[in-house]
Amino acid sequence: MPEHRTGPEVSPPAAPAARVVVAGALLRGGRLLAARRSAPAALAGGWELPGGKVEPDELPEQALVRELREELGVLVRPLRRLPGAWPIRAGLVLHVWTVELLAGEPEPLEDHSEVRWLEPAEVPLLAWLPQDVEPVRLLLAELGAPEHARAPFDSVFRPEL
Ligand SMILES: Nc1nc2c([nH]c(=O)n2[C@H]2C[C@H](O)[C@@H](COP(=O)(O)OP(=O)(O)OP(=O)(O)O)O2)c(=O)[nH]1
Repeated sequence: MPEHRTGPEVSPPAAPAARVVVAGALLRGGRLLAARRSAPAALAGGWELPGGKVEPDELPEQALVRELREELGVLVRPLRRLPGAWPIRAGLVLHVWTVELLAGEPEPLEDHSEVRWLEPAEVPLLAWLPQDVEPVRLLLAELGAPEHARAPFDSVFRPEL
């Protein structure tokens, strides 16, 4: 029997850490703020939680505050990250935070054509970006929405390939 010797453990090369997109869930009076993308063209029309990519020199909380100021003209305070991370595409992953609205009224200043405060029952009716469906369903659960409002959404935006 040939002797099997185990050498030093060789780990596969670590995949580079995915860049994080932080998105903010603004909740007010039992309603959730949704934003409709206007850019890039392939995502235009899809609904999402406002946010954007964390820059290399930023904490996620700082990125959230910056993105929501730039995109909606509001001042927010990040509260809590939802459990989970949702791959967007290679090298990009979505994290979602609940955020408190401190000042301003959200308006679509950049990258969005519309923003809407949604009652729980309205949430599944929008064409959400596919990666948003699961975190948005978690948010609905937090809002105390009935189970039928949290069934898998049938209206998911299909990005152009
Ligand atoms: N902001 C945001 N982006 C999302 C969500 N869900 C989702 O799949 N995405 C995707 C869309 C984009 O491909 C990517 C975020 O890019 P972005 O264009 O918002 O980022 P950014 O503001 O930092 O823009 P840039 O630096 O690329 O110009 O993540 C979401 O809920 N919010």
